Amino acid sequence: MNASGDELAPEVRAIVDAARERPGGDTRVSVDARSFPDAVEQTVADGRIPVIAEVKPTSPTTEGVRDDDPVELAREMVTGGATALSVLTEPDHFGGTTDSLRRIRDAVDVPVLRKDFVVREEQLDTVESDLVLLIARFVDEDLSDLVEAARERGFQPLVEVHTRDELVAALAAGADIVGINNRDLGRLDVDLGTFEALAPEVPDDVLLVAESGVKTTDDVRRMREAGADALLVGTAIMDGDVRQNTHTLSTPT
Ligand SMILES: O=P(O)(O)OC[C@@H](O)[C@@H](O)c1c[nH]c2ccccc12
Repeated sequence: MNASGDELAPEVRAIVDAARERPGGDTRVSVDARSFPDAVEQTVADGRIPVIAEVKPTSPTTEGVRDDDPVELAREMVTGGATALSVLTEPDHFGGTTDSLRRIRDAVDVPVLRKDFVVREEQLDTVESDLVLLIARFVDEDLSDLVEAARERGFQPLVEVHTRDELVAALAAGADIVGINNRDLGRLDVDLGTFEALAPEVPDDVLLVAESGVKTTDDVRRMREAGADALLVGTAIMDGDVRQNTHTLSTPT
């Protein structure tokens, strides 16, 4: 499923073009991954809601840059009850670095998702992580091949979709962790109805993550009722006290 491109917001077009130019790693990585499904199960057993808290210094839809130490933010998120962390490694538009991912993964014991625009196999080799994001709309290679290439290296691929066609492609590619992104990358607006519309089409044995636009405990409840096994939250956690924000969103009300 290749990016057709024209319907993308200009900011997103620029991000994907830059991603295509980015080199891969020289040597193939081999990851000893921390299990995300186990972490989710443990959180639920503890009576809490699985939240993947995202370390996102900035983004095309955020004002300003948060320049606190990413490792400190990550630790606070884990103390606040994050089941896993998502770390942006995209350098040009999200203020991410592979180095902060490495340092964060060394500093915490929860699974860490590498959030980037990986479009080719060699780009999997730039840094180790427990989960790696593959955005169905953007991969240059066949999605099944990239899912397979990620698994061969030990990663748990999280395949992100936004439409029914992408969801069908993700399931056909054998994805067992699927993220439904509520943000439309064409227009950059967010609609939690996207998750509600697509979630019923996802088989029960797939771990389902609701991504983007979750701001309040009401939003959390809404996504859980629609079938989210976990929530991926960036902006609403990065804005203010990250420990408190993570705690609030992961505590059932
Ligand atoms: O800040 P939000 O609305 O809570 O969203 C987090 C996350 O879903 C979002 O950052 C995201 C979803 N898919 C992506 C792909 C690349 C970069 C970022 C993203």
